[in-house]
Amino acid sequence: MNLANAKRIVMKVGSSLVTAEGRGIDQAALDNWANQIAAIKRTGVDVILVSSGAIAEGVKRLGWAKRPTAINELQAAAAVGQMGIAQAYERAFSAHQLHTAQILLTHEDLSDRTRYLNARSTLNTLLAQNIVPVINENDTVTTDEIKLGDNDTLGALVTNLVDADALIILTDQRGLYDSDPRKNPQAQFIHEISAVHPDLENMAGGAGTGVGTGGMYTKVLAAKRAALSGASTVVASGREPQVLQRLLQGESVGTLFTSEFSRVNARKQWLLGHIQISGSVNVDAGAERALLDKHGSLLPVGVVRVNGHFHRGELIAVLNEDGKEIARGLANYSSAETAKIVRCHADEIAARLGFAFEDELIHRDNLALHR
Ligand SMILES: Nc1ncnc2c1ncn2[C@@H]1O[C@H](COP(=O)(O)OP(=O)(O)O)[C@@H](O)[C@H]1O
Ligand SMILES: N[C@@H](CCC(=O)OP(=O)(O)O)C(=O)O
Repeated sequence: MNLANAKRIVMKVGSSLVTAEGRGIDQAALDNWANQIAAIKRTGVDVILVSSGAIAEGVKRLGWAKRPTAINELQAAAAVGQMGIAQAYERAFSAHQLHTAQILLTHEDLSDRTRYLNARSTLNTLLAQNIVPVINENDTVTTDEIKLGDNDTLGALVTNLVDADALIILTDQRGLYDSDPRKNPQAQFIHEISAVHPDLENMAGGAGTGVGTGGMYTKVLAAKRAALSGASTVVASGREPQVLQRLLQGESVGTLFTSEFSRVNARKQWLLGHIQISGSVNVDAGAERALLDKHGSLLPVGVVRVNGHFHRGELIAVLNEDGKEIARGLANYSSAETAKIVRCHADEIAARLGFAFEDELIHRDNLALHR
C-alpha cells in the first residue's frame, strides 16, 4: 500500500519544524515545503496544510524566556505568533504564484453540522480556486475544556472534513519507532503498520521537545482517527529531501499507517458517531425490512411520523414503529417538507410540495444502519 493514487492530501507540520525548535520561523523549511506542494499541485493533487507553531513563534516574538503555562498568556502568544505563520506561508507560496488562505478552526466548527458543512464548503471553494488553505486551531478563543489541543488531531479531523485520501504528518523524527528513540537508542523503526494495531499506543511516547505537543502518541491516535474515515496516514521527517513528491510517487518514506476501512463504510461510521442529530422519523415495518434486510433507501412512503426540526442535508435518526433507533442518515427534505410527504409515493411528492428533490427521504449511500 502507498500514496501513489492520492488525489487529495492533508499535510500537517509541527511546531518544532516550523519554528526551528522555538528559535523562530524557519523560512527556508517553509520555502522547501512550498516548492514541494507547488510541484504536486501541478500534477493535480489537492493539498491542505495544517500548521502548528503559533504559540512557539509568539513566545519568541514576545521575548519570553519560556513557554508560559497560563491560558491567557498562551492565547496571547498564539495571537502574536499566528501573524508570523500566516505571513511566512504567504511569502513561501508567492514564489510559485500561489495564494494561501488562513483558516482557524475550533472544536465546535467540526462537531456542529452546519458549521462543519460551512467549513467544508469554504475549503472546497478555496481548493477549486487553486488556493493553499493553511489551517490552525483558533487558540485565542478556545478554552481548555473545548480545545482540540494538538494539531495531529486537527489534521485527522480536517482529513475527514475534506474527504482526503491521506494525512501526512511531518515531524522531527523519521517516523514511528517501537519506543521513543530519544530515550531508547535501540528503538526499531517501523515502516508500515495498521492504524488500528493494538500495540500502537504502547509504542508511542510524548513530545520530544519543549515546543511540541502530544508527541508520537497524538500522531498514532490521529492515524487511527484518519483510518476510520478511510484515509492512510504517513508520519515522516519534515527534513527528508523531496518527502512529499516521493510519497506521492509511491515511495515508502517514514511510517505508513494503513486503513482497513473503505471510504464509503468510513463515511457511514462517521455518520453513526460524530454528528449531532437534529430530529428523527418513525418508519413502518415494511420500510424497516427494506433498510435492514435489503440495504435499501428510505422512501417517504414508509415514513409514519416526523419528530423534531431539521433542514435538508441534516443528520436524522430513523426509528422503527416501537421507537427503537435502527439507522441514521442525511435527510433530503426538511422536517416541514417531510411532514407533508409522509406515506407519499415518489410520483406524488411534486404535487404535495410544489417541487421535488430526490425520490428518497434518505438515500442508502447516506444511511448508516445500527447493527
Ligand atoms: N515511538 C516513537 N517513535 C518516534 N518518536 C517518538 C516515539 N515516542 C515519542 N516520540 C517523540 O515524539 C516527538 C515528535 O512529536 P512532537 O514533539 O509533538 O513534535 P511535533 O511538533 O512535530 O508534533 C519526537 O521528537 C519523539 O521524541
Ligand atoms: N495550535 C498550536 C499547536 C499545537 C500543536 O499541536 O503543536 P504540535 O505538536 O507541534 O503540532 C500552535 O499553533 O501553537
